[in-house]
Amino acid sequence: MCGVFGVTNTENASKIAYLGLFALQHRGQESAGISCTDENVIHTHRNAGLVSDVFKEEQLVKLEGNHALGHVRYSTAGGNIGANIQPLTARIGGIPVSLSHNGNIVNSDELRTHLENSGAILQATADTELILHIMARSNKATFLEKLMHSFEELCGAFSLLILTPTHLYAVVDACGYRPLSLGKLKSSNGLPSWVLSSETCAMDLVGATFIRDIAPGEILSIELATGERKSHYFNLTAFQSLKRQHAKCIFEHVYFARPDSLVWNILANDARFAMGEALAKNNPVDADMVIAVPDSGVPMAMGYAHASGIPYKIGLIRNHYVGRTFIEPTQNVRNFKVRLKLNPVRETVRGKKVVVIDDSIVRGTTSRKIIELLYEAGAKEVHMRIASPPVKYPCYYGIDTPKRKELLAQIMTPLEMNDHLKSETLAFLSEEQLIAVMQKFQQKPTLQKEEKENGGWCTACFTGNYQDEIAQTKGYAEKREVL
Ligand SMILES: O=P(O)(O)OC[C@H]1O[C@H](OP(=O)(O)OP(=O)(O)O)[C@H](O)[C@@H]1O
Ligand SMILES: NC(=O)CC[C@H](N)C(=O)O
Ligand code: SF4
Ligand SMILES: [Mg+2]
Repeated sequence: MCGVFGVTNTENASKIAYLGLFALQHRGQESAGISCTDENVIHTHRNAGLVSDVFKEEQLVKLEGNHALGHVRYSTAGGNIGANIQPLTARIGGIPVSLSHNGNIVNSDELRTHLENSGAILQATADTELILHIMARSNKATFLEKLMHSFEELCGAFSLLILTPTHLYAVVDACGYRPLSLGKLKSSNGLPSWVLSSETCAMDLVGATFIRDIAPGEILSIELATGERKSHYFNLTAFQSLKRQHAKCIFEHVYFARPDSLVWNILANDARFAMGEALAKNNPVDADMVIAVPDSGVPMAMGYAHASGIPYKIGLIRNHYVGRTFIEPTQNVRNFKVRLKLNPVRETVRGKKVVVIDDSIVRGTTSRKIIELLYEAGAKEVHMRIASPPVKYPCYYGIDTPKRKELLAQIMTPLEMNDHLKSETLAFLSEEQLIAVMQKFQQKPTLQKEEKENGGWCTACFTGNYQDEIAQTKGYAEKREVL
């Protein structure tokens, strides 16, 4: 679930991009990179590690130019190797290009085979490089046409930023799985200075104002010399003939986005609070206190406490020097990190009936460990309440739950999960309840044709209903592995 950030027409563009990526660090902790353009050259620096490790003053001053884009990576394809670190750079039709990608291309295996069989030399193992190759092979005349043309070959999730010496392009696939927002910075030379970011929290940090989201199927082109922007749209008739719907990732609101971000114009913090309220109304429990699994469970626990009238207490403390455990690439690291990261407050929970709120159970690593820790700390009863439905199916659109058999809800019923986790009781928000919460935030009085199903939200990791046949087929193949 990477983070992308871009900025045009500003002095110190590399430093603004650095700050933007810093605010998006929660979306990817494996590697970071920035490209800047000045005249005809694109300068790039990228490496493995956190933004603050990869970039020091020394690297940032070398990234000359008033226009920049950047990337923080959480690998969903091809693993954590150097060649996959973004932004990726290439020359297409003689034009230097830098590309940052958030999402996951579902038909990457087929595209890779086809490209390799026809002589392409691929350097990376991730999906993103394929986009550059497809564009390079397009017989269309202009860069924009090549970009538009590549849409026809790509299936899956791609929110892209593409920098050339003359333009910055912002692209969102026709289902609109991943967020990408446009904002504006104050500029000193009379021309507009645009900001594009996976989340608006990065705009807050650099002092930009949020303007709007890039729409599903939109290519926004910004001319660097003038700041002029134009919107172009993917052929919607072709999209509709595929019977696809808009499919904004509901998990962005459940877990991924920072609570202070407006995601599709809904504040993630408000959505999470409302999920917690709905959870309390639908799954009440007799308890002395509500506690959150920090960080992402906090707004939901506050909503649960508000709706239930049970006091909210801080019963688990998070060590902030440990990153997100769910997006760590290996299970050993994930297990150890939960212990390193979360510590119960003995004096608060001892002898008490506690209801613990988390946003999701994926592999069950976090819940199992914290229930054990809370009982060790003297809690009398530990009830788990989860503010989303059981995650039963893998995501092929940019979250790394690659194998169905790794998902706890896939191999166990909620009752079996309760036994396995050793909680007193366990309950989830249902898919209908989650959708109902999100619908309340939709501002439009009537939904568009493409939003009729589920209000335009993707919920495939809860239901197994993927938008495209390729993902559906992958899902069936993995089902055979589970059975
Ligand atoms: O069932 P699991 O496989 O353990 O995954 C689910 C947990 O992972 C996430 O937290 P994470 O620690 O990644 O990040 P957070 O600190 O932002 O909540 C999520 O919020 C759950 O707590
Ligand atoms: N999490 C993401 O958005 C990852 C982007 C791309 N699929 C990669 O693995 O590099
Ligand atoms: S499958 Fe789940 S995580 Fe993946 S895009 Fe859909 S809602 Fe988001
Ligand atoms: Mg968590």
